[in-house]
Amino acid sequence: MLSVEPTKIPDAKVITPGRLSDSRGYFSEVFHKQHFAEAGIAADFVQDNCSLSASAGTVRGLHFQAEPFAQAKLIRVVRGSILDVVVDIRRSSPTYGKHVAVELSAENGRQMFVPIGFAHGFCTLEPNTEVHYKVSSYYSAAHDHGLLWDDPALEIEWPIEPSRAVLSDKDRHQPKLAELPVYFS
Ligand SMILES: Cc1cn([C@H]2C[C@H](O)[C@@H](COP(=O)(O)OP(=O)(O)O[C@H]3O[C@@H](C)C(=O)[C@@H](O)[C@H]3O)O2)c(=O)[nH]c1=O
Repeated sequence: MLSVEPTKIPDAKVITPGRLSDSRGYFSEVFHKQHFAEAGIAADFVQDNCSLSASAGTVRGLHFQAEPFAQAKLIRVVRGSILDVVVDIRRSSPTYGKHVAVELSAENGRQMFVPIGFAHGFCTLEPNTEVHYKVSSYYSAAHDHGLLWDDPALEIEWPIEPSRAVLSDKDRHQPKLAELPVYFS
């Protein structure tokens, strides 16, 4: 059993797999290729990633890989919680530059499907938050790109003041939307 919540950007989807509870706890099929495909999430995932962020207020992103290594992603949280954000960077999309922001947590079991053509990032809401995700193309450092997380043009309401965010050096210096070359037409 799988529930799919619509978002204001139709290709970006929030999925919640069902949980079967008993006296021990619960069991959940967190990925089922056929059921996810039936729910409109058809991607051939080839790599699973895991990141641990020690502090609340850690921001990773906004990231994407260019073709031919462009990635769809399926994001979930196994410990703690995040505000997960996807930004449409498909230049001819009616929702170009728009975003969807959703709280994902170990407790709520929600997953974000990030389609190809979107930049993705998150802010951790708790210490020691562990994020697991599947990607549909292998990592390629040469094709790895970013978009500035707090670019005002994106109008993202991050749950942290910019000066207090824990960031990589790379993410402090990403280009703004207006400076981004066309990676996805
Ligand atoms: C993403 C990635 C990184 N790495 C390496 C590169 C670097 O040495 C180290 C840390 O990489 P980063 O700083 O890019 O890690 P991080 O900032 O966690 O990057 C991730 O952010 C989230 C928001 C995403 O959407 C992911 O696709 C990915 O871009 O891990 C891999 O070996 N394989 C991978 O697939």
